[in-house]
Amino acid sequence: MWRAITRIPKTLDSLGQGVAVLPQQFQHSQLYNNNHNICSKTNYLSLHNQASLIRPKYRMSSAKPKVVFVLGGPGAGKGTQCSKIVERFQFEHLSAGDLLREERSREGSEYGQLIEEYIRNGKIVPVEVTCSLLENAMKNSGKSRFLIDGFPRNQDNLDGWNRQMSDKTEMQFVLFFDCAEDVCVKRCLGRGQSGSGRSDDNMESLKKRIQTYNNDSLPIIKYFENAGQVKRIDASPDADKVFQEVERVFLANGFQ
Ligand SMILES: Nc1ncnc2c1ncn2[C@@H]1O[C@H](COP(=O)(O)OP(=O)(O)O)[C@@H](O)[C@H]1O
Ligand SMILES: Nc1ccn([C@@H]2O[C@H](COP(=O)(O)OP(=O)(O)O)[C@@H](O)[C@H]2O)c(=O)n1
Repeated sequence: MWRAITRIPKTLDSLGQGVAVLPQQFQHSQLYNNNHNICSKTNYLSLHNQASLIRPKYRMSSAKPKVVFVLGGPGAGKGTQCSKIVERFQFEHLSAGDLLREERSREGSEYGQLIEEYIRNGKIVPVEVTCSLLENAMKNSGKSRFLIDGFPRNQDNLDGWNRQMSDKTEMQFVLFFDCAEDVCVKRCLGRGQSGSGRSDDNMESLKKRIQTYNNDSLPIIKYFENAGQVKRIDASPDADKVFQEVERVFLANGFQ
């Protein structure tokens, strides 16, 4: 009789420590779900045996995933630089804005309308939605280095991350693309004119996005700056020039 209950080893539970490589069918199992990490020994042994099939990969990713937050005004060039970082260094790029737009367009999404309203008005979507999208994307990627672009963008984002993700990840630094407001506006309008299809690359939405950035995002950047975690990059030169600085920062922080 298996009366005793067996606690799943903690290491199998947390992000990047096995979960990222678990096949889909495990993802709602007791192995996966942090809230139900106790199961009968029979279940545990069965899951354990199946999990052992993927053990080599699990062992390789035993460290916590590394995270770099990428912040800056709307149109500062965060996405452009993230693509270059991905090309040069082994990072997975997760744009909070892209994930929200994807969720907005997903058939059957219960958040579609809410997300559209927030985006059009330049407001920050409640962190419960954004952080879950980020965590899922991290788990599904199987990678261990992430550029989290456009997040955390306000106090609610930061609090949510600290509640849900900070223990499971290692934040490296904040890459801050510093760009004058008029340059940001010009870039966003340019992006709109060249067919971004974004419902917020217009002057009316931009005014609100800039206001949100000044009121809600800058204090978060300031907070990280006071903690000595900000790498500030002048985002006004052309993209290749900006990347020279970005590359220097990553190399100086031990990334190859
Ligand atoms: N350094 C740069 N100089 C000029 N234009 C740029 C530069 N970086 C990005 N852009 C252009 O500005 C627009 C916004 O860039 P993007 O990377 O999408 O910004 P963000 O992700 O910060 O909103 C895009 O059309 C992009 O091609
Ligand atoms: N953490 C985030 C990031 C983006 N967003 C929403 O998505 C919009 C677009 O963000 P984005 O990062 O794709 O684009 P930029 O404003 O940086 O150009 C923001 O104006 C917000 O409405 C959010 O709610 N929360």
